[in-house]
Amino acid sequence: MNRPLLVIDRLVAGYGEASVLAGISLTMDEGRTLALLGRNGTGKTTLVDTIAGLTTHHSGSIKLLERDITRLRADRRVAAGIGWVPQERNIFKSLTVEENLTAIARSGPWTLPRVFSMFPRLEERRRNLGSQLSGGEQQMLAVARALMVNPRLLLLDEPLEGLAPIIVDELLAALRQIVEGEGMSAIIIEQKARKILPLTDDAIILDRGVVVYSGTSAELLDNDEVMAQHLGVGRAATPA
Ligand SMILES: Nc1ncnc2c1ncn2[C@@H]1O[C@H](COP(=O)(O)OP(=O)(O)OP(=O)(O)O)[C@@H](O)[C@H]1O
Repeated sequence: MNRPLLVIDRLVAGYGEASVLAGISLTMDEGRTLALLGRNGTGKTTLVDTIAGLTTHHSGSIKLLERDITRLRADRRVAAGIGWVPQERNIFKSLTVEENLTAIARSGPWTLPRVFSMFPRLEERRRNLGSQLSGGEQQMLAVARALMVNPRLLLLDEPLEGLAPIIVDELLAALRQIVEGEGMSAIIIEQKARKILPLTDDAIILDRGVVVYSGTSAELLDNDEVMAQHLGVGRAATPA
């Protein structure tokens, strides 16, 4: 399980001529999960969107399973193994839950019955339109839909954002099952570091488009100084 899944080398990217990512290098092995942390506007979404192929590439490279995907179009990156769950979810509002899931499905171990067993709520709502779902159900659908493309790497941009606490717990339990039980590799952006670090193996912190911390999630959880300096998070006794 230890071959490199994702290798990013000195990546500079942004929007048009503006660079947001100012030289990012990171390596992620298969089966690992990475928490992508940092204050607002530090480049987290830009990094995930750049891996998904949605920004302007300036220099550096991105390799997935040793294949250089730096210049591939976004749809080809999906075929190459990138599953992307954007911050705004982007579900098809006028399609049913089931249609959302089958519309972009690719063959592989993740099938409709399997995602329904992971998200029983979605099975109950399978004939409802996307527009009829609650925010939590929409987020579950966005994650389930990304699984249906049978990715090698799942990119999740603030999946817990704006959800009620009970739904956050339900989604966290499903994510734990996906990454720990099923061995899915994932990069997860999250504002609340203490919520996500117990779920992930490794963590990086971005500041102004560069990596300012990289280590295991357990080490970071124990490092009050780094948490305070780069994330504005108080000591362990204070919930993040
Ligand atoms: N579409 C865009 N066009 C131009 N600049 C953008 C665009 N999207 C983001 N930016 C800029 O890129 C920088 C990084 O934004 P990004 O969304 O990647 O940060 P973030 O760490 O994900 O923050 P947040 O937690 O607020 O989502 C910001 O300065 C932002 O203004």
